[in-house]
Amino acid sequence: MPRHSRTHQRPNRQNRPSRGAGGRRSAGAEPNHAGIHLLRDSSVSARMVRSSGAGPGDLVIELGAGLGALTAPLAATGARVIAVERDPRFVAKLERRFADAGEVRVVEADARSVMLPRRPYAVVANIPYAISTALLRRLLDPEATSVEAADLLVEWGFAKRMTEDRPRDLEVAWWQARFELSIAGRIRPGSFRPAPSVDSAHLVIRRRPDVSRPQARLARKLLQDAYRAPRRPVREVLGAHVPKKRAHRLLTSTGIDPPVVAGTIPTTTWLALAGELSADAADAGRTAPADDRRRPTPSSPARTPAEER
Ligand SMILES: C[S@@+](CC[C@H](N)C(=O)[O-])C[C@H]1O[C@@H](n2cnc3c(N)ncnc32)[C@H](O)[C@@H]1O
Repeated sequence: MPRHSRTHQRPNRQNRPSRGAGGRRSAGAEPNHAGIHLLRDSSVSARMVRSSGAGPGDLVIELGAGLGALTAPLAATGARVIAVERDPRFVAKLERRFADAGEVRVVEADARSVMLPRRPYAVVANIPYAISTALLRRLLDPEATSVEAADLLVEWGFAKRMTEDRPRDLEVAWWQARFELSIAGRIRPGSFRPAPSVDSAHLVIRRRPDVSRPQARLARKLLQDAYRAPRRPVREVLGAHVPKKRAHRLLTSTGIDPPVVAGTIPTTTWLALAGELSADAADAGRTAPADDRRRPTPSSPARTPAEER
């Protein structure tokens, strides 16, 4: 595979540089359309790389590599690094800088559309703030995403929104159901050149190791219901999926007052409830006679917990 691959993309409305969201304009400077804020504080890059735990054999994608402030310490870990950058001038410099670094591949592409690996990988990046949501959507939305972890520099306010116990958006709750999102540190504008007008955060994202696909799917259903009707009592939301008695028992054993409204329940609690429901479903599958498990018949239909009432 060639080490430096240039994937030229014609600018269109979608991948044309957009104005940085939420104060990505540098203090006292022209609008910074490409969100270029190069890391100048090597202790920040060192912390991010250390936090990522990258090492030999790992695959790390860097989105928006700039001049290589993160690429270099990442390459030093022995991990295989794919440095994605859209600006051809930066790409040329990256190619020169890492010409002899066998483990670094520079890809000229838009981070929003570049092909992502199928094998498990991590992302370590100081991303352009204007596309933070688009990038997280790409990385975390698909049920079968291969991303295992990410260490990102993002706008402080954005990081706070991503780490709320009860995020305001359903899609963030869905990301939180399968990934743990936390803030590892606050970074002052002076760590970048040019300096942005707001503080940044080191956002740490880790796949939750013990969430099965069925549990994640159930969590998504519960979250969808809860976000659709946040004022509905939680017992009713759960009651749509399990018999009322079971819903009541589940809620009280989880320490939730059944009449409390759905909008007040943190994502991790929905996840725990989904874990109980998927365990119920697995038990029902185990206890069903072998024939019933294989092929439901009109006289003995296979039942999900939601139907047992
Ligand atoms: C905040 S700077 C970070 C640069 C470098 N990683 C660092 O920390 O010094 C963001 C970088 O992303 C690049 N960039 C902006 N939009 C991009 C996009 N859609 N796809 C890929 N790179 C992009 C910019 O050219 C810039 O180099």
